[in-house]
Amino acid sequence: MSNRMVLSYTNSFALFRPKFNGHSIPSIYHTDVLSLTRHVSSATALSFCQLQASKLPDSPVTVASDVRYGSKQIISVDSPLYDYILTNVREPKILRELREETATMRGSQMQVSPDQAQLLAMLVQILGAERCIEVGTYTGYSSLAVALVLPEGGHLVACERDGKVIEVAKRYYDRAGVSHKVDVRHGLAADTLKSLIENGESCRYDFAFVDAEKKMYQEYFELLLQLVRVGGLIVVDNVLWHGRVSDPLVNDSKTLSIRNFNENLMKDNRVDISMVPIGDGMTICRKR
Ligand SMILES: C[S@@+](CC[C@H](N)C(=O)[O-])C[C@H]1O[C@@H](n2cnc3c(N)ncnc32)[C@H](O)[C@@H]1O
Repeated sequence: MSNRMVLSYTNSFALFRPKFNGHSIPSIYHTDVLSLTRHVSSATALSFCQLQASKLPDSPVTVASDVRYGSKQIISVDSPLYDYILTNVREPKILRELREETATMRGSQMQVSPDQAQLLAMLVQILGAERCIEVGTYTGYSSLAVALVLPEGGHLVACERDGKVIEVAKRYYDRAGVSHKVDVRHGLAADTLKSLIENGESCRYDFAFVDAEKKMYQEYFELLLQLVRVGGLIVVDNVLWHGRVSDPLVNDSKTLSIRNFNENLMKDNRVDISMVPIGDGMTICRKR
């Protein structure tokens, strides 16, 4: 396994159950709602706090604290449970080999997890997709998962700016016998997407997966919305951003970009959406 970070629900409770080197900090030091609002003066902070869920002690279950959700319990994924999930993924041998080779490389935490790749492949199959786009390919794990389930005449445009990682991806496309389905575009993804639009390929794609520069998410999304047909999917990775999106004290530029992207998506009537807490969070968008 690579060390790709998988969102653990418990992370998002750090405001109220902070830990230092794995040890709980005494409650006297916990940030409470009042001191939090002194630090974060916007109304946003309060709404974050009102919706802060809590974790039941010694339980893999998290409960929404907003009573209007009726004490709804959801599963909290810890390491043993995640290991269990991974043992229940059907990962093709060629994908396992690529994952294991990538695990030795710099940036290996960037590749999607096997459970995410399996979901991407299943979405492509359910959709009967033939033409796909990937924004951010790295060594090819997610694109190979998609290419493997595309029909023989299927086509996947894989956008990647790093020539070195493309070499690894191409080697695995060859080994898997899917090179004829994958059109690797070396360069900035936004430029590639614009060139596809200029070449008259609008509305000609069934499925897109976004997993590159976080600050560019809104731009990728706007371009992909032109390229994907009505009823097609745009799946966006890292939408929970290691839990930082729900922490009002975290306001670095990447977190803000993703938080804004998620907010915009909620209001966007051009798509149906479903935010799925798998891996680091993926939102599935269906073009209306
Ligand atoms: C998170 S990784 C992709 C992981 C891949 N989907 C997988 O599952 O193996 C992001 C990749 O996007 C590439 N990238 C970042 N910004 C880019 C850009 N503006 N244009 C093209 N590729 C970009 C990076 O070089 C990196 O390889």
